[in-house]
Amino acid sequence: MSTRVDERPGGQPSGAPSPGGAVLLEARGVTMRFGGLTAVNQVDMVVHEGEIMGLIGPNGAGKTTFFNCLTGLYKPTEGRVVLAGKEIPPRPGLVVKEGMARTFQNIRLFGNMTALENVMVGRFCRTSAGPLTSIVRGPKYRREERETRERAQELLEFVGLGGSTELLARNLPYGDQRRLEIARALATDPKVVLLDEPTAGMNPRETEQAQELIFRIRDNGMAVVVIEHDMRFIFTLCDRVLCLVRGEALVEGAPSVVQSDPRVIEAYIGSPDVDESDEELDAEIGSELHTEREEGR
Ligand SMILES: Nc1ncnc2c1ncn2[C@@H]1O[C@H](COP(=O)(O)OP(=O)(O)OP(=O)(O)O)[C@@H](O)[C@H]1O
Repeated sequence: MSTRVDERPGGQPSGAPSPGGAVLLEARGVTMRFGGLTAVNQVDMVVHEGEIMGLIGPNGAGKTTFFNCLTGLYKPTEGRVVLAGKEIPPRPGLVVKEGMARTFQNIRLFGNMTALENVMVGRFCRTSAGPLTSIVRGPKYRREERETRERAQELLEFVGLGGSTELLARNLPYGDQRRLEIARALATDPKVVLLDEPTAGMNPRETEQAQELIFRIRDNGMAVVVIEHDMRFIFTLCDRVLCLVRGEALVEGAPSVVQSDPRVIEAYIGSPDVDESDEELDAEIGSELHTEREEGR
C-alpha cells in the first residue's frame, strides 16, 4: 500500500459503512490501570485499510489513554496491538517506524522552529544518515537533506500550509498549528494516522477544512482513527465509530447505529463532566438521526 501523499482535489466520504479492506490495526483486550483506577478495560478495536474510525465518549472515558496504549506512550497493563500483522512493542519510536503516527490533544510543536523544520523533524525517522554522516555532511547527507526538505514542502502544501513554510510554528494561527501537526505525522509515511481532537478550538470553516483534509488522507491510502467531541463532525466523517464509556467499549458500528443507540445518548447526558442541557446534547448527538427519520431515510 502506498502511503505517498499526492495532490488531489478534495476527498469525499466513502458513503459505505465499512470499506471492507484488510485488517490493518488490531487492538485486543487493551487494559490500562493507574494504581486502583482502570482507565481502559479490555478494549478491542479493529481498523481496516482505507477506513476512518471514530473514537468517542464522554470526558474521562479513556480515549486518550487508549491512544497512548496504541502508540507506545503507555505500556498497556494487558492486551496487545498488532499493526499490519505484526505485534508492535510499546515504544513510541518503534511504533512510528512500523507505520503508526499521531497528533496530540494539546499541540506539541517545536514553537521556535519553522513550519518546514517541524515537518522535516517528522521525516528523520525515515532517513538513514547516522551521526557520522551528519557531522561529515557528505553527498549522502546532502541528498537526504534535500529530499527531506522537498517532501516536507510537499506535505505542507497538501495540508494547505504551502505559503507558511518559513513561519515559526508558534506564530501560526491555532487551526494552522493543528494542520502542521498532521503534516508532521504524515512525514513519517504512516499506514495509519491517529488524530486526538483535531478540530478542538477550530471555527466551523476550519473544521470543514479539517474534515476535507482527513478524507484526502484516507484517499491517499491511509487509515485514520479520530478522537473527537464534535458529534456532527464524527458522524459525517467516519466509516465506523467506537464509543468508550468509563474505559469500556459501549457500542461500535456504523455512525447511524452508534448515534441512534440510546446507551450512547445516555452516556453523554449522564456524564457529570458535561454541562450542556439535555436539549443541546440531543441536538448535538441525535440531530442527524432526527433528520434521517423525518426524511424517511
Ligand atoms: N497518567 C495518568 N495517571 C493517572 N490517571 C490517569 C492518567 N491518564 C489518565 N488518567 C485517568 O484515566 C481516565 C481516562 O482519561 P483519558 O484522558 O484517557 O480520558 P479521555 O476520554 O481522553 O477524556 P477527554 O475527552 O476529557 O480528553 C481519567 O479518569 C483520567 O483521570
